[in-house]
Amino acid sequence: NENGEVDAAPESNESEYLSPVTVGGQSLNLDFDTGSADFWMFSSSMPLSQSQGHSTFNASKSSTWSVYKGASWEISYGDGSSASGTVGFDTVDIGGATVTSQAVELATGVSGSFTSDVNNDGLVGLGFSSINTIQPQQQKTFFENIMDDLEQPVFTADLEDNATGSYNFGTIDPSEYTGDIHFTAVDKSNGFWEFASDTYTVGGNKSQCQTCSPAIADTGTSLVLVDDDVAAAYYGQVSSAVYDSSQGGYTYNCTESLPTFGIAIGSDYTATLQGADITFAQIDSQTCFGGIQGNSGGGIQIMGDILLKQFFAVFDGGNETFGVAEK
Ligand SMILES: CN(C)c1ccc(C(=O)NN)cc1
Repeated sequence: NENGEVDAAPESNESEYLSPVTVGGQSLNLDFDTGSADFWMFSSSMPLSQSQGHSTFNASKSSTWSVYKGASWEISYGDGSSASGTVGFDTVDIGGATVTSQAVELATGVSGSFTSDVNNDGLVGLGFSSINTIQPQQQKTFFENIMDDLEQPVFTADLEDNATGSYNFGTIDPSEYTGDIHFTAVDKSNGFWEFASDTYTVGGNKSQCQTCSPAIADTGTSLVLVDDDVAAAYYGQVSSAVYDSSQGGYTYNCTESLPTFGIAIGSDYTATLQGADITFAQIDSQTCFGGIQGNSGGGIQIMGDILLKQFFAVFDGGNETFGVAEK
């Protein structure tokens, strides 16, 4: 089999997790992203003004690279960032799991937030290839390419709070979790690991959702973005909380003890966050920015790293389910 395991190292402000990937013999630190399906890297054919500080992939130095003539890609993410460029095929090794002809996208241009995020050399899309942006023909993700060669058609994410975790391809390591894994069916029709989430809890009190947007498990998003009525209900229980449009979200006094927040993962499990695990950042001597925020009516609820790092997550491409376990 082709199993593989790599570290997932949190970036300084825990806004993302980076993992070492070898492409055509060159190693870069990439952001594994279950919320998108493009595998792209900073490349030597970018303006230096944009790649300054990043590791870049140099196709001319790879003996196994082949160009996908006439192909291109262009992607934009939920936070407004974007990237675009050219396409080829190369050998990709992630902790021993190897795909010999992975479609690899080379950036010729990226937006400012990618340039300034100097530890991030690109993304490994682990969503479904129906949202891959390569033209004229969409290409499969690393996981789709390797899935049938794995011991089990799964990958797992053990993201940690202020510590290095791991991504595992092909096995569910029992040492990485406790108790049961609570699975729910995934609807992949929008290209995401998407599932229903119809209830939530604040301070242990359960509420039925109003908007009830489906949720996605997104390792590439830092925060938990819930329907706006859910965010309002949560921060309504935090006495100093205000919606600060200059910060782009709810802030509160860092001295507050926050209530727990629970979100349904399918119909029979609620993933509960402790109040102490909900703050995302301290923005000044007294003010904190919440890790739970509204989705601005976006129509999907995004379960990002603030939640995922408190659990062991299983992405099962065989029976198309998503599961979480405590750890
Ligand atoms: C600017 N960077 C590093 C980003 C990385 C990932 C994403 C994202 O929405 N992933 N689902 C956005 C931006």
